[in-house]
Amino acid sequence: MKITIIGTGYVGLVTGACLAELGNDVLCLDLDANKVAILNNGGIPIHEPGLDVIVAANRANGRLKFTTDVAASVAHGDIQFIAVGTPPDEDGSADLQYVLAAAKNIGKYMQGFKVVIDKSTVPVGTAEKVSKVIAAELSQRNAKECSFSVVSNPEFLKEGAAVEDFMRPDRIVIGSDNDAVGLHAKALVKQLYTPFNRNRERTYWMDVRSAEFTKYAANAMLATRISFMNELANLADCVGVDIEAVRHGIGSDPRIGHSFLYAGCGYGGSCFPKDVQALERTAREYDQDLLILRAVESVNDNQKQVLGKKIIARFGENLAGHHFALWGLAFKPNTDDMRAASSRVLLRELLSRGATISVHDPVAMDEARRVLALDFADQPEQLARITYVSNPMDATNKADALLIVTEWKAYRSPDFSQLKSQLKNPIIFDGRNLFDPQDMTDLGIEYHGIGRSVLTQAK
Ligand SMILES: NC(=O)c1ccc[n+]([C@@H]2O[C@H](COP(=O)([O-])OP(=O)(O)OC[C@H]3O[C@@H](n4cnc5c(N)ncnc54)[C@H](O)[C@@H]3O)[C@@H](O)[C@H]2O)c1
Ligand SMILES: O=c1ccn([C@@H]2O[C@H](COP(=O)(O)OP(=O)(O)O[C@H]3O[C@H](CO)[C@@H](O)[C@H](O)[C@H]3O)[C@@H](O)[C@H]2O)c(=O)[nH]1
Repeated sequence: MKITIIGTGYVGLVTGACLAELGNDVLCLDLDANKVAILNNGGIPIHEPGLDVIVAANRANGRLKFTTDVAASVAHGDIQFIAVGTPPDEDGSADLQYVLAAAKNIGKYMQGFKVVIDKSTVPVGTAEKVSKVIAAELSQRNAKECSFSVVSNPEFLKEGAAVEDFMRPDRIVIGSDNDAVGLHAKALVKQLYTPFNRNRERTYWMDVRSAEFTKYAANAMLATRISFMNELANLADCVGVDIEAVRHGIGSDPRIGHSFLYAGCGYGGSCFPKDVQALERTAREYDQDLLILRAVESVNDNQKQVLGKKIIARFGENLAGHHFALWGLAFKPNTDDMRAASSRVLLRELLSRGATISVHDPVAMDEARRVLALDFADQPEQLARITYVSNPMDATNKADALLIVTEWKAYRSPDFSQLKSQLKNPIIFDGRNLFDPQDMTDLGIEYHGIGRSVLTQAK
């Protein structure tokens, strides 16, 4: 099938590459000329495991192309995927300017029939707005021969596992209308997703508004589980309970399950923080107050400060003269994405108190340099107290403590004797509970995890 993908970020590029891999003829549009140039020169603008291989293969076989030419991109695909960003507006609602600009371009240039698929995460009612924008453009052109249908097909991939998630989805949610053009669109979308349904049916058909809502419901549920566990972890620290034992104890109940129960130093990324906010904002428009989600958000804001609070409790309010090693900058492993990363909150706290910090991340260092330069644009003196090191062990040299923010695999089995000899004090603040507190105590390392202090205070 001929497919256009509008927006070549994490979702658009993965969608385009995976659909090309399945034999479709895909043209990806982005207005960011730099991104398109990187892609056309054989590069990949983001770090996503496995993506480079399928992009290269499908560029080579001619099924995957990249352009900044809007008219050509609209002409190309019978199916037009909208996969542009929906960042939070100032009031927390999803900013639809990029989605509506994409819709406007479709209306301006389309001929014949198009299926427009909203893959971006968008609030209930957005498909209707997209339809109105396209219809207005068509009516301005008096293009009576054109017709279209807007379908909602939210994306559930996780960064760091995006290709795998796209190729083997838990579910494909599709919201479509049942009028004549809607049914035509449905048939094309069904055909597009047929290869994903070979072993079992993964597609859930529903009305457009329910599909839009399902995306927010999924992220809100997952964020709720994390904040719930983080709140319990903080209580566990007070009452002498090991949150990891509790996680195993409750996760074994199939009604609860083991996934997404890890306490830590808060959730980040481009989705949970903004989608929880946007759903709360939708509720407010209808005079509803989502009490649970408000709490989820504020628990998470607090959780991003937990490591900083533990460090201050240990070393004092004034951290001038203290040096720390920080492992992990990205908001989670296997990505270079720094959006809403907990590391940014911790760095702000420690640098504002005078500390110096050596930081390491296996892939997010370039992105961190870019993002932190913006975060600390008004405090160049604080920014200058960050040192980037290419080997994690080098960061620990003469540091007062090691701080772990992202659970990269490469951090799971360090040489503890080298670590102890390099650190000024053998202390670890572990925001992702990578190590066993008892093992740390046996090694003579002072260990501060999240919700695990019973096991270290006992000694
Ligand atoms: N990142 C994820 O893991 C993920 C997962 C599921 C859903 N989503 C949702 O998918 C959407 C996209 O997220 P992302 O992380 O891929 O965003 P992103 O910021 O990585 O990429 C968006 C791209 O769209 C381009 N763009 C903006 N306006 C355009 C236009 N009018 N025409 C062409 N290109 C345009 C931008 O230049 C950018 O390259 C968001 O709504 C997000 O919430 C993201
Ligand atoms: O038990 C857990 C699981 C995750 N996290 C944190 O939660 C954040 C988000 O993690 P994850 O969900 O793995 O990454 P995302 O790539 O943001 O994916 C989420 O957001 C996407 C965008 O909407 C959705 O498509 C995915 O289904 C949804 O998992 C990260 O900071 C993790 O460290 C925890 O603290 N504890």
